[in-house]
Amino acid sequence: MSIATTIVSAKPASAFLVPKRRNHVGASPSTVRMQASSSPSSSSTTRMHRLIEDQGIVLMPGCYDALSAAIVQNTGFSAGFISGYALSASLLGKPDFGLLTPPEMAATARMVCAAAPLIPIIADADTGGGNALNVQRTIKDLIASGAAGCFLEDQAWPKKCGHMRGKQVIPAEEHAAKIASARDAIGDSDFFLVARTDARATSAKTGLSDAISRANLYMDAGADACFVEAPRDDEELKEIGRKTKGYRVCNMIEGGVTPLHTPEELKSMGFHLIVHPLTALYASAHALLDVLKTLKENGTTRDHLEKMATFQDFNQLVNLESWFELEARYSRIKNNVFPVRQ
Ligand SMILES: C[C@@](O)(CC(=O)O)C(=O)O
Ligand SMILES: [Mg+2]
Repeated sequence: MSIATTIVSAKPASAFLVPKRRNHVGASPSTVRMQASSSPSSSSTTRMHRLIEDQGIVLMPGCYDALSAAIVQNTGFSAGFISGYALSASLLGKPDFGLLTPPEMAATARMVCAAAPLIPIIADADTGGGNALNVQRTIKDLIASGAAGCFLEDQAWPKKCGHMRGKQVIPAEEHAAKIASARDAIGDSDFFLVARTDARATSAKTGLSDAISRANLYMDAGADACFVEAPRDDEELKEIGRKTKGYRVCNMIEGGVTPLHTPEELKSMGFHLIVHPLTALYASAHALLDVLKTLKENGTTRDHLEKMATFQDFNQLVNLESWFELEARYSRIKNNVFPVRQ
């Protein structure tokens, strides 16, 4: 019996019916979920749906704080991703090993979304912080932070980066229930739910087909897109593109197990959302190591200023002039409108 058959017969008929939600761009309601083996729906229910429909393929760099998010936005990307791996590194100085908590992600999401208000930001919800009930709190906190969506994965606790060894997954039915719970928590909010499966890594022989079945089950449970983590080669990428439903996410990690491709190459294999979660983190770490080594060796950076942003460039990045303008405005108001009474 397939996973899908098991779950359908084990639950009341309505258990995995996906709730309808309001279309954020029009009055008429539309269903969110894609239909079995169909091409993705054209209903523009969230910012992320509209972006994918407009662009065909969306490239999302990872960020991990307000500054890196502002740089993603200012560079011209149309969406960003808060990477759990990168946040664990920048906030805790630790690997992506289940150490980061959902409230830490939600607090970061609030600052990231405020720093990059012009683009939708997807947050990494990891495993959702526990069971189907914990998932609801995690999703609601992310919605309140301003995030435009999240990834929710089926790893067993403690989770690890999808490209590390030693991963395990929870039963498919359990994660499908977590996806259904996330869908309920989303309600009418403008929030895009990506269901991720790490099952590919569990067996060289059956891992891929299990991952594909899981991805489709999670789509039926209410996800907007699926994400089969860590395919090994182009054949696997193409098979995922052919056999999974709805919008598909592909993860490009420099040094990871999946070959790196351009968005156009991945589009031709059937993907819609491309995440580059660690590019900014690895580039920053590399630059810091380089310049601090130079400072340590020379005691000064005066002959190596090309390794850094200039004072002027950096001030522009954080929009310093606008703060001088505000300061001047309120000084004027203070002096003219609120004179000290005699
Ligand atoms: C995308 C990712 O989850 C890394 C991974 O597990 O592949 C992240 O946290 O950036
Ligand atoms: Mg992650």
